Amino acid sequence: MARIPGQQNRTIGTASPNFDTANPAYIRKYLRTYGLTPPRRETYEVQKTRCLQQLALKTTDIDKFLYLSTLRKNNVHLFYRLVTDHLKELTPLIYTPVVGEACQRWSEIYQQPEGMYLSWEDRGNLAAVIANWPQPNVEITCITDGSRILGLGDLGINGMGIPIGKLALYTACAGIRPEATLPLTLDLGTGNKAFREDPLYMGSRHDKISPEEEREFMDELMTALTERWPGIVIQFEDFKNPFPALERYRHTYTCFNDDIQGTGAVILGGVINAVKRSGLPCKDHRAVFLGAGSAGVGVAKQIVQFFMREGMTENEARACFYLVDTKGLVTADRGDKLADHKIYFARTDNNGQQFKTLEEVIEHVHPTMLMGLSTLGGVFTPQILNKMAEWNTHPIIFPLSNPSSKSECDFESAITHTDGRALFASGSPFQPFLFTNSAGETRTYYPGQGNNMYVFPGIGLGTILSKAVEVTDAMIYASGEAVAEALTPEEIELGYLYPDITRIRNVSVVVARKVIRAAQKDKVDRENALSNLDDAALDAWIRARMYDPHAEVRSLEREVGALLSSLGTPSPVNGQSYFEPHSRL
Ligand SMILES: NC(=O)c1ccc[n+]([C@@H]2O[C@H](COP(=O)([O-])OP(=O)(O)OC[C@H]3O[C@@H](n4cnc5c(N)ncnc54)[C@H](OP(=O)(O)O)[C@@H]3O)[C@@H](O)[C@H]2O)c1
Ligand SMILES: O=C(O)C[C@H](O)C(=O)O
Ligand SMILES: [Mg+2]
Repeated sequence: MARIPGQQNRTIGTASPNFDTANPAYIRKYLRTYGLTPPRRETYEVQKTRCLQQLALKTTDIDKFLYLSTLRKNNVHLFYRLVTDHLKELTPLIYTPVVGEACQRWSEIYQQPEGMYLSWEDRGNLAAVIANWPQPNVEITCITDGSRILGLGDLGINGMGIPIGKLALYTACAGIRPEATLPLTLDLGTGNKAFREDPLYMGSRHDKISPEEEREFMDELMTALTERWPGIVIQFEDFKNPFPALERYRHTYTCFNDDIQGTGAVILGGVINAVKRSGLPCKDHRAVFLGAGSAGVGVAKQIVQFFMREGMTENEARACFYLVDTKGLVTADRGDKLADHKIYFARTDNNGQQFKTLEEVIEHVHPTMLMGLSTLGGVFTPQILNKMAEWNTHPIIFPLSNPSSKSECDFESAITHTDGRALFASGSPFQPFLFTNSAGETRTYYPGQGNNMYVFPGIGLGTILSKAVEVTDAMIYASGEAVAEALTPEEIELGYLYPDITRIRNVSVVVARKVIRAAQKDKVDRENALSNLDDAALDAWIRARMYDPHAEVRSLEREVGALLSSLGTPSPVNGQSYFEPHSRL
């Protein structure tokens, strides 16, 4: 992966130099940060102690979020050292769920530029605005228009927290260099009247532009991005209606939609493991989905693919799915005009009967799986969970809406009301739970986190490294399968459906490898030499290209050392400096 040498080695967002107090004096001189930080060269242990102490002094989640944002801005490598070492504790603070509150309050808490904003008013000049981004070698961008931020609705440009958070995970979880990432928020107006009237709101104060205008804007954007950074991977995120853009661009640009495809893949991974654990063959499963939007349809379609690989026909597989939206069960004869993305799953076996509520649908279906992608917190009530436990030995209960307040139920409720038999995964993290079941057995239950964070970093990494010209369906499917296969025997023993989050960098290597293999099979890769590597060699090749924040000082030392010897200057020994503080290289 390209890196930006020496003095140009800037951190994400607006250009700020590398102020890492782990750098020895001669590196500081080289970077011209010498004298700008306290003199002592620090070990990571010391840096970490200070940061964790400072973090502990912050009493609210938002204060912790802001502290970590500032750390990322001022000492990017230290920030990533901390995050990679404390993924379990810090991911919820820089990503879901706290990023949800940060987006709701973005205009109030805003302190510093960290991504790029492009407005409808900039149309015709997008390339010129994009030219302002200070980093020359962007490899991946995450774009939102803020119109559906998690389950929190239209937050306009306040949605910027999402691309920043997602790209931070690309770096922490898959080792894509921070300066190779571009958080991008489109200011295309907002339907959020309260924001439009809020004096602190920092976006345009008009209503959302029309779909035709949006298409025109997006066409210009896609051209401008790929002209500046040919081969850039483009991830669409949290658009209210993302299907048209995905269809329009997926075969022309290297892009994917995380809410449709990333979510589909990650839940596929959890479902592969849950179906195994349920003891029922695929053909005996019936899935009720509350939510028939981007995520609901994306997930259901991936599971259809899994059922087909297990020997069912497409029609048999599709018949296992019952999608529910604001009007009730999605049927072909419901009387309303179904959105295009729902038609595939519209039921035709309802004999004219319509089912208006989730309760009615589950009574009709007696599902084995209950999926929540509805943004409706708490809607999987104790009564519904009790029914699921009555009908199934191991009901599959996946309340996947984010953030935590929108989760269709919490972990404690799912375990308590199924007598500990639920196979559970949620979009937002929950704590493990100690529970005694009706047989008097007490044990700790571990929740799965079915969040696309398990796949999008590896999809991005595999796509970048294989130089794929498009992200194919097989690449997406492969990422979900990789997650399912990544469980260790110990994790299986503990009842996990997803690998422990602390292993995510290893999981991302496997995801990236499988994505690369699928790209090779589909002949969309351009890094052809990778076909000659066996899996172990490919894993090693991938690992060698991952940004490791712990190795950053060493790699700067190597870089400067190489530069010095090319200039005929001896390398620094034992930290001894060969530079005058203001000397120029
Ligand atoms: N775990 C993860 O990794 C992950 C990934 C992506 C998304 N999500 C979460 O999934 C949720 C949905 O995202 P999305 O992109 O699919 O949003 P979306 O496209 O807006 O879809 C929401 C769906 O929920 C339905 N719905 C809303 N209110 C309802 C109600 N009162 N009764 C019944 N159905 C209702 C909507 O019905 P209509 O179609 O009739 O409007 C729509 O089908 C969000 O909370 C998001 O955070 C989680
Ligand atoms: O952002 C997340 O945590 C997952 C997902 O992309 C969502 O929209 O909820
Ligand atoms: Mg999303």
